[in-house]
Amino acid sequence: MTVPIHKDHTELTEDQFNTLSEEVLKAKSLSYSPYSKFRVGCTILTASNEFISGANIENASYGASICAERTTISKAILSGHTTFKVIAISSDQEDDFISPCGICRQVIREFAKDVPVYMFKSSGEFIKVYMNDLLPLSFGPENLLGE
Ligand SMILES: O=c1ccn([C@H]2C[C@H](O)[C@@H](CO)O2)c(=O)[nH]1
Ligand SMILES: [Zn+2]
Repeated sequence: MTVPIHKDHTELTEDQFNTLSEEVLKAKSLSYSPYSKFRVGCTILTASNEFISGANIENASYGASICAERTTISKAILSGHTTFKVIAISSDQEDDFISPCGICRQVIREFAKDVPVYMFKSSGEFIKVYMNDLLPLSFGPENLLGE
Protein backbone atom coordinates (compact mmCIF):
# COMPACT_ATOMS: atom_id res chain seq x y z
CA MET A 1 0.00 0.00 0.00
CA THR A 2 1.41 3.36 -0.99
CA VAL A 3 0.85 6.53 1.01
CA PRO A 4 -0.75 9.36 -1.01
CA ILE A 5 1.71 12.24 -1.34
CA HIS A 6 0.46 15.74 -2.13
CA LYS A 7 2.38 18.77 -3.34
CA ASP A 8 -0.26 21.48 -3.04
CA HIS A 9 -0.89 23.91 -0.20
CA THR A 10 -4.54 24.62 -0.87
CA GLU A 11 -5.66 25.03 2.74
CA LEU A 12 -3.29 27.99 3.11
CA THR A 13 -3.18 31.45 1.59
CA GLU A 14 -0.02 32.29 -0.33
CA ASP A 15 1.11 34.49 2.60
CA GLN A 16 0.43 31.74 5.12
CA PHE A 17 2.36 29.24 3.04
CA ASN A 18 5.33 31.58 2.73
CA THR A 19 5.32 32.26 6.48
CA LEU A 20 4.96 28.56 7.27
CA SER A 21 7.98 27.71 5.08
CA GLU A 22 10.11 30.46 6.62
CA GLU A 23 9.09 29.64 10.18
CA VAL A 24 9.62 25.90 9.93
CA LEU A 25 13.08 26.26 8.38
CA LYS A 26 13.97 28.81 11.08
CA ALA A 27 12.55 26.63 13.89
CA LYS A 28 15.52 24.24 13.62
CA SER A 29 17.66 26.94 15.20
CA LEU A 30 15.73 26.34 18.46
CA SER A 31 16.90 22.73 18.54
CA TYR A 32 18.90 21.43 21.52
CA SER A 33 20.47 18.36 19.93
CA PRO A 34 24.11 18.03 21.07
CA TYR A 35 23.99 14.21 20.95
CA SER A 36 22.47 13.38 17.57
CA LYS A 37 23.31 16.76 16.03
CA PHE A 38 20.10 16.15 14.09
CA ARG A 39 18.14 19.39 14.26
CA VAL A 40 14.41 19.22 13.68
CA GLY A 41 12.04 22.19 13.52
CA CYS A 42 8.26 22.17 13.70
CA THR A 43 5.67 24.86 13.04
CA ILE A 44 1.94 24.56 13.66
CA LEU A 45 -0.63 26.88 12.11
CA THR A 46 -3.50 26.93 14.59
CA ALA A 47 -7.19 27.15 13.71
CA SER A 48 -7.04 30.82 14.76
CA ASN A 49 -4.19 31.42 12.27
CA GLU A 50 -1.30 31.69 14.71
CA PHE A 51 2.10 30.18 13.99
CA ILE A 52 3.71 28.27 16.86
CA SER A 53 7.21 26.82 16.47
CA GLY A 54 9.35 24.36 18.39
CA ALA A 55 12.25 21.97 17.99
CA ASN A 56 13.67 18.73 19.37
CA ILE A 57 15.12 18.83 22.88
CA GLU A 58 17.58 16.07 23.72
CA ASN A 59 18.84 14.81 27.05
CA ALA A 60 22.05 13.21 28.38
CA SER A 61 19.74 10.34 29.28
CA TYR A 62 18.96 9.82 25.59
CA GLY A 63 15.54 8.26 26.10
CA ALA A 64 14.33 11.44 27.78
CA SER A 65 14.71 13.39 24.53
CA ILE A 66 11.60 14.96 23.00
CA CYS A 67 10.94 15.36 19.28
CA ALA A 68 10.18 18.70 17.66
CA GLU A 69 6.58 17.73 16.94
CA ARG A 70 5.86 17.02 20.59
CA THR A 71 7.57 20.12 22.02
CA THR A 72 5.58 22.21 19.54
CA ILE A 73 2.27 20.52 20.29
CA SER A 74 2.91 21.02 24.01
CA LYS A 75 3.64 24.70 23.42
CA ALA A 76 0.43 25.07 21.39
CA ILE A 77 -1.76 23.27 23.92
CA LEU A 78 -0.29 25.21 26.83
CA SER A 79 -0.93 28.45 24.90
CA GLY A 80 -4.60 27.52 24.59
CA HIS A 81 -4.57 26.18 21.01
CA THR A 82 -6.05 22.72 20.60
CA THR A 83 -7.12 22.77 16.95
CA PHE A 84 -4.62 22.94 14.13
CA LYS A 85 -4.83 23.70 10.41
CA VAL A 86 -1.47 22.27 9.44
CA ILE A 87 1.72 20.92 10.98
CA ALA A 88 5.07 21.38 9.25
CA ILE A 89 8.45 19.81 10.03
CA SER A 90 11.96 20.36 8.72
CA SER A 91 15.48 19.06 9.25
CA ASP A 92 18.93 19.81 7.86
CA GLN A 93 18.66 16.94 5.41
CA GLU A 94 19.11 18.06 1.85
CA ASP A 95 17.87 14.92 0.15
CA ASP A 96 15.10 13.64 2.42
CA PHE A 97 11.74 14.89 3.58
CA ILE A 98 11.59 14.53 7.37
CA SER A 99 8.67 12.39 8.52
CA PRO A 100 7.27 12.21 12.08
CA CYS A 101 8.24 9.21 14.20
CA GLY A 102 5.63 6.75 15.45
CA ILE A 103 5.30 8.30 18.91
CA CYS A 104 4.75 11.75 17.40
CA ARG A 105 2.15 10.41 14.97
CA GLN A 106 0.09 9.21 17.93
CA VAL A 107 0.50 12.53 19.76
CA ILE A 108 -0.41 14.55 16.65
CA ARG A 109 -3.45 12.34 16.10
CA GLU A 110 -4.80 13.11 19.57
CA PHE A 111 -5.35 16.74 18.58
CA ALA A 112 -5.49 16.60 14.79
CA LYS A 113 -7.02 13.41 13.45
CA ASP A 114 -6.58 14.20 9.77
CA VAL A 115 -4.33 17.24 9.70
CA PRO A 116 -2.06 17.77 6.68
CA VAL A 117 1.59 17.26 7.64
CA TYR A 118 4.03 19.28 5.55
CA MET A 119 7.47 17.65 5.39
CA PHE A 120 10.32 19.90 4.29
CA LYS A 121 13.79 19.29 2.94
CA SER A 122 16.37 21.88 4.01
CA SER A 123 16.02 23.49 0.56
CA GLY A 124 12.39 24.39 1.26
CA GLU A 125 11.04 21.71 -1.06
CA PHE A 126 8.09 19.95 0.57
CA ILE A 127 5.54 17.16 0.36
CA LYS A 128 2.22 16.95 2.18
CA VAL A 129 0.78 13.77 3.71
CA TYR A 130 -2.44 13.52 5.71
CA MET A 131 -2.31 12.09 9.25
CA ASN A 132 -4.91 9.46 8.37
CA ASP A 133 -2.50 8.09 5.79
CA LEU A 134 0.46 8.23 8.21
CA LEU A 135 -1.47 6.52 11.01
CA PRO A 136 -4.36 4.49 9.60
CA LEU A 137 -6.84 2.64 11.82
CA SER A 138 -5.62 4.75 14.71
CA PHE A 139 -6.75 4.73 18.32
CA GLY A 140 -7.83 8.08 19.70
CA PRO A 141 -9.96 9.99 22.18
CA GLU A 142 -13.21 9.01 20.39
CA ASN A 143 -12.54 5.40 21.28
CA LEU A 144 -12.40 6.22 24.98
CA LEU A 145 -14.94 9.01 25.18
CA GLY A 146 -17.46 7.49 22.77
CA GLU A 147 -17.65 10.64 20.65
O1 LIG B 1 10.44 13.43 13.13
C1 LIG B 1 11.39 13.53 13.93
C2 LIG B 1 12.47 12.62 13.92
C3 LIG B 1 13.49 12.81 14.83
N1 LIG B 1 13.44 13.85 15.72
C4 LIG B 1 14.56 14.07 16.64
C5 LIG B 1 14.66 13.14 17.79
C6 LIG B 1 16.14 13.23 18.12
O2 LIG B 1 16.39 14.39 18.90
C7 LIG B 1 16.79 13.45 16.77
C8 LIG B 1 17.39 12.19 16.15
O3 LIG B 1 16.45 11.17 16.10
O4 LIG B 1 15.76 13.95 15.93
C9 LIG B 1 12.40 14.74 15.72
O5 LIG B 1 12.39 15.70 16.49
N2 LIG B 1 11.40 14.53 14.84
ZN1 LIG C 1 8.87 11.94 17.18
